[in-house]
Amino acid sequence: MAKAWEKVATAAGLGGSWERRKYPIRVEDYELYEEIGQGVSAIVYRSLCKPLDEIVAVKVLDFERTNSDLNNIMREAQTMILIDQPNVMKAHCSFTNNHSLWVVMPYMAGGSCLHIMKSVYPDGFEEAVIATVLREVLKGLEYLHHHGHIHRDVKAGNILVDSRGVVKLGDFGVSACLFDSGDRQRARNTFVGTPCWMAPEVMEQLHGYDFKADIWSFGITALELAHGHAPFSKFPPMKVLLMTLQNAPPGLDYERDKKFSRHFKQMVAMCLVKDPSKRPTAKKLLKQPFFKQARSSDFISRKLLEGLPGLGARYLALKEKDEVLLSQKKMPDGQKEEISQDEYKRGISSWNFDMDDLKSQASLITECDDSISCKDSDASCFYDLDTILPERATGPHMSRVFSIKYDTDTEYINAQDYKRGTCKWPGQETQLHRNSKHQINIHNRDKCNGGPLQVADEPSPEAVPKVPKSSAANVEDHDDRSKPPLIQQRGRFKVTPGHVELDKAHSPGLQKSHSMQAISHLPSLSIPSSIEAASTIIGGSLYMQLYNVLQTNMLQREQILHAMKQLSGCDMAMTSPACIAPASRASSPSSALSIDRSLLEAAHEKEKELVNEITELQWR
Ligand SMILES: Nc1ncnc2c1ncn2[C@@H]1O[C@H](COP(=O)(O)OP(=O)(O)OP(=O)(O)O)[C@@H](O)[C@H]1O
Repeated sequence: MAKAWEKVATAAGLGGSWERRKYPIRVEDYELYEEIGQGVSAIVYRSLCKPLDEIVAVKVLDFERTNSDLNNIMREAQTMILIDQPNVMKAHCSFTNNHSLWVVMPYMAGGSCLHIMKSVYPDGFEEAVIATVLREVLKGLEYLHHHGHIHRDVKAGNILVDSRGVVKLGDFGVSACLFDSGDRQRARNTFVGTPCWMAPEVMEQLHGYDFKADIWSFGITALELAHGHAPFSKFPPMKVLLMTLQNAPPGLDYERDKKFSRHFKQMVAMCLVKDPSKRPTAKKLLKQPFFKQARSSDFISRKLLEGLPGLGARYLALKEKDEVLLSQKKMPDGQKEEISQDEYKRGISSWNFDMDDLKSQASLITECDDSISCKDSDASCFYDLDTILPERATGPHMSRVFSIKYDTDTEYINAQDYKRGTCKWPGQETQLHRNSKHQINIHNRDKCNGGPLQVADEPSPEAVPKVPKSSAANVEDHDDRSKPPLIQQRGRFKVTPGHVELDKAHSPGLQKSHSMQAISHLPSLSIPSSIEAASTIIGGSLYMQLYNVLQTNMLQREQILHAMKQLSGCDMAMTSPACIAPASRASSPSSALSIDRSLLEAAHEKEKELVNEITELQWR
């Protein structure tokens, strides 16, 4: 059995020189045993490196299954080979075999933290274990960031544990190099990662992102290890994006997460700040008091690995469980998340997000003035204003989604989650129910002052001047049915205020004071560009828009007429035939007023007719 060693020089800025074993680069030198993991484009096998008589992990990447550029994949593999830090997974070697790339790595017998949680700790790890695991991950991140790399996929599924309890950050499948130019530099403006763990700036694709994106994912991973699942993990990808962009950042809750220390909560809150520049570096985070409780790798091995079945057997058992659940379509809450994760995994390479669409949908979500955060993915949300640290309190506000109708046939919105019922928000009670196959209405009876309506063509909530509290409150004080509907039909979602009932909304009983408040919030009449969109809108919304525009016109006209009546001061002059003659019009202001008034009245009558016609059409 030949054991070869070679000296490797510094390269790619990833560290010093070191001595290492020389791993063979021929397929026949490896024997693949059982499957121990699967990713988007790769299957990982426990394997034997025959010449070295060493158990290794071989990741087989199928070129045909990846969307990535081949050169990039090869470079990633090369980067992995050059890694020289105990907490980052290195590759021993890599080589191609037909349509696949084989990456040979150290075998991590404990598997990933996600696997361990799924098998034994479905509700997450204890704090000392989390601190130990996360400290090691941070050391790995510090090394990568220091050498100009962004990992871009930090999550429990990529934190691997070996038989001695050593923790390594794995999966360089999507990592990017900050110092590169050209293609890879541009890659930083691409949409890469897994939605639940993805930083808002990565989703936004506005200004690119840097290594701070990893710090956000690190914070989400901390929550994942604490609860057994990442926040929002039960929701479909688009909703995760929407929630991440619009909601306050998730965090540990003082009430629900009583078992965790203040230091842990603070550390998570520091990572999950929407403004990347306010997130600490990995180096700074390592100094947080939370990590003082971190222990040795022996502790991890004792706590997590003792009594665990072999990785292959665990992996198989989990896979079978998933398959059975999928085939039965019986998915208890915890399992839905797993399936959802699989969707996410597949999604990394296959989703095609329309961010403009997403942002326009996001802009329709109303803000509240209270800075509070939705702490979990569950339909029932927990809030505790005391838990919000000053830094977080300045972040984006809590949002209310009114009604989201998914146009796809995808069932995995899991309306069951919503069916469960009532979600308590401070100062409001939100009724969630399902009124058709894919439509979920969220009825808000809240006291938020963010303004009940937003104009359909608003660019973003920030760009819109806020409705003064008093006027917003006035509008809120009145009957909801009189509010013009908020309608937007673009892309996948259709968003309408859930509480608008079309039949009642047609009631022409608008109060004047009402209308004057409402005018400034009226949506501009946007005619859909496509026939498909038009037909959907004509299913109710366009009528509503027309109706409201006309109603507003009528009310304004009524007020103008009233004012004119007062100005003219004499009804007599208005009935005088002389006033109608053009010659006398110029010389008599009161007669001019009377002509204008009669024209206005005629228009008023015409509008009334139109309103009746619209109502009739709507009812047909
Ligand atoms: N060296 C290793 N030892 C043991 N298990 C491993 C090793 N490398 C990966 N695995 C297991 O295989 C799974 C998939 O591997 P990996 O994450 O590298 O693939 P991927 O296609 O890049 O996945 P994704 O991008 O979806 O995270 C991991 O979640 C882990 O459970």
